[in-house]
Amino acid sequence: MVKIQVALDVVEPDRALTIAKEAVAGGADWIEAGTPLIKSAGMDIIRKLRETFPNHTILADMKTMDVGAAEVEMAAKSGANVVTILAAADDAVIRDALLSAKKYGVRIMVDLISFPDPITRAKEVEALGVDLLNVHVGIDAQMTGVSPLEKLRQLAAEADAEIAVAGGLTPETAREAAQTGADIVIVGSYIINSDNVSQSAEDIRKAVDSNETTKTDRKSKDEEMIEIFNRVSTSNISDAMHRKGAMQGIFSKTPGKKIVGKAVTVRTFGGDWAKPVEAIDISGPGDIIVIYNGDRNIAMWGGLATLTAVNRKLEGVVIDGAVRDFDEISKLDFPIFAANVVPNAGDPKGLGEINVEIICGNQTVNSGDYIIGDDSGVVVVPKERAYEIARRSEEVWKREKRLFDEIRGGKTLAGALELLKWENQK
Ligand SMILES: O=C([C@H](O)CO)[C@H](O)[C@H](O)COP(=O)(O)O
Repeated sequence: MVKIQVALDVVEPDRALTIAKEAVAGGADWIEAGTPLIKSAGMDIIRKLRETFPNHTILADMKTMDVGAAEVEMAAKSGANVVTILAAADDAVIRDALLSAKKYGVRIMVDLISFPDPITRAKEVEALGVDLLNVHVGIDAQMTGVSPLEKLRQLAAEADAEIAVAGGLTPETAREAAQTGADIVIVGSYIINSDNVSQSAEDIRKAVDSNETTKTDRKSKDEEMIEIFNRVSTSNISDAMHRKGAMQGIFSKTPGKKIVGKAVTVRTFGGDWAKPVEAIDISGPGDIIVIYNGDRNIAMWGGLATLTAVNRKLEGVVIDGAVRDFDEISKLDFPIFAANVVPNAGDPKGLGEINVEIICGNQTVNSGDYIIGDDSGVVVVPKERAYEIARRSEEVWKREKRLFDEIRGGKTLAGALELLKWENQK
């Protein structure tokens, strides 16, 4: 039977233990002390896991690069059954780690993460005596859309060792991994960032044990991004961008309406509304017109422009400038984000450009960048990094859902985050 390993990639030991109990209740077989957890809590967390789960396989995700024997010894003596060594480590490290593993009765799993030619390396480490390999796409690389499944397919056809697989697995990809030949399916985020850990572990269990064939009609990256951006908030996205991307001084003038789409940019000046309304005619569903107008006290968008935008099924408009006609606009179902509302309009002079780089709310916006607006404000996500930011913001969203749950369960925010422990000591 394929084993399910829950990867405890959290930094708070108490949370790790709670998650581990819930995941085991949902069907996880192996428990991984994740690398961030080991860095935060040291070998003590392995001791605690061993004490709490005397009969489970505990894997210490040491990701050892050097002094293999010593690191294996300390993990083994703390209660681990399996210790990970990086495939990038020198053969001497792996050989010595294997000797130590024999001495202390544990197994070595070689992690092929980021190795340029994992199949060749897998054969080399097998020849050294390794019998447990991990085809692994790390968390940061996953965010750019890399999956471990293709490499797993190749390795399963060539290796004799037991094969583990890790890299953002969900029930669908975990099932595919099991059917492709994985012996151990490692799942972190899907289980540990869930607001129902047991249920999520059970979902993985059922998927891995099922005989159903895997559906291959995957969503395009674009569809996946739009779906994620619709699910998360602008605050989650800004967190994922390390507090960058938020427009300054531009807010929803139609509260409760969220927008997600691609920018059609317009630069114009002092109330000139010719280019903005011309931009409506070259835009369509899913587009958001993003305008820099240079004057926040002369309206360059009003009721007539809004009705035209509604007719062309635009997603919304974001204006570094002013809007008017809210008596009419409030009757139309159209999201407007702007800096100001005034009654006086400018003129259609025709100055400016469409689809050039602009600055809007102090943020650079290029045509095709992703724009997300909600009641907290507007963020711009550069198109080149949009997929990665979408995936990272989903992780932020999941973590917050989990925190909400813990606070509902009686914890305080400071307690849930162990704030005192993690205050900056500098
Ligand atoms: O090993 C892991 C990663 O490098 C962080 O330590 C994860 O445990 C592994 O990737 C599984 O987690 P998900 O990819 O989030 O499923």
